[in-house]
Amino acid sequence: MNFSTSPVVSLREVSIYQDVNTILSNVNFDIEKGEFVYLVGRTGSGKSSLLKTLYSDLPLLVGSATVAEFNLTKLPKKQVPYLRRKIGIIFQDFQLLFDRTVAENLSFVLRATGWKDKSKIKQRMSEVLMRVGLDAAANKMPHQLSGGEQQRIVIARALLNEPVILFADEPTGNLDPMVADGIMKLFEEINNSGTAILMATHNYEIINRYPKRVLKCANGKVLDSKVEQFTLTNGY
Ligand SMILES: Nc1ncnc2c1ncn2[C@@H]1O[C@H](COP(=O)(O)OP(=O)(O)OP(=O)(O)O)[C@@H](O)[C@H]1O
Repeated sequence: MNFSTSPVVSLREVSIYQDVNTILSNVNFDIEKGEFVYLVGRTGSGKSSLLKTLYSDLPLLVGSATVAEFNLTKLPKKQVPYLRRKIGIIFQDFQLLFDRTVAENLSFVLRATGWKDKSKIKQRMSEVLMRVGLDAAANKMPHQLSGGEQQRIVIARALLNEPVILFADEPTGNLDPMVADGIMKLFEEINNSGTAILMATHNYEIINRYPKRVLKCANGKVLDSKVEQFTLTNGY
């Protein structure tokens, strides 16, 4: 159990680049343990680039940032897998291995992150599948599941190592409204049990139904609803 009260994410004077282009600059915010925060902004405004920086897929070149107590400034490449064990990442396009069963998809991640004991692996897989309401799906192939069920498996996979925060990039993007709502309810349950969530979304219906703090990428900056008021009308 982590009793630390330091923020799960903390950014100071961060700039984010793609190639030589500055995408966002002067980014400052913290996300506390157990917070649920949306990340919004027009297409191309920098949401994915910001998330990629936080899970160390893009290097942090300017400013300082910590995620799950890892200092991202000059984080050595060999430290990245250790950071990834403390966080969960959920993409829009599920990125499941389609030639393997659900159980194999999950055990692949556990083995890759250092789990060796077969009975512990089995137990952890069954715990996370139960958590997402798909305990009967272990032996199914991903293509035998609906889109919403596949997304639940991706969420189960992200939960395997008990992350302190989930980074989710448009997790409801390809799902119909009812299914998306079920995914949001699952996120709320996960969040209520103490995992922080930063979720990029274009879905304003969801934001209205489940209101939370919002970070908004606009004009190369990140606005924070905790600090200043801004509108979310008509998309952005
Ligand atoms: N791999 C890359 N190489 C160069 N430029 C990139 C790369 N990925 C993104 N960009 C550029 O960075 C800017 C921000 O893109 P990003 O994907 O972060 O936006 P976004 O807000 O997530 O958009 P969307 O809502 O469409 O996912 C865009 O101008 C994009 O063209």
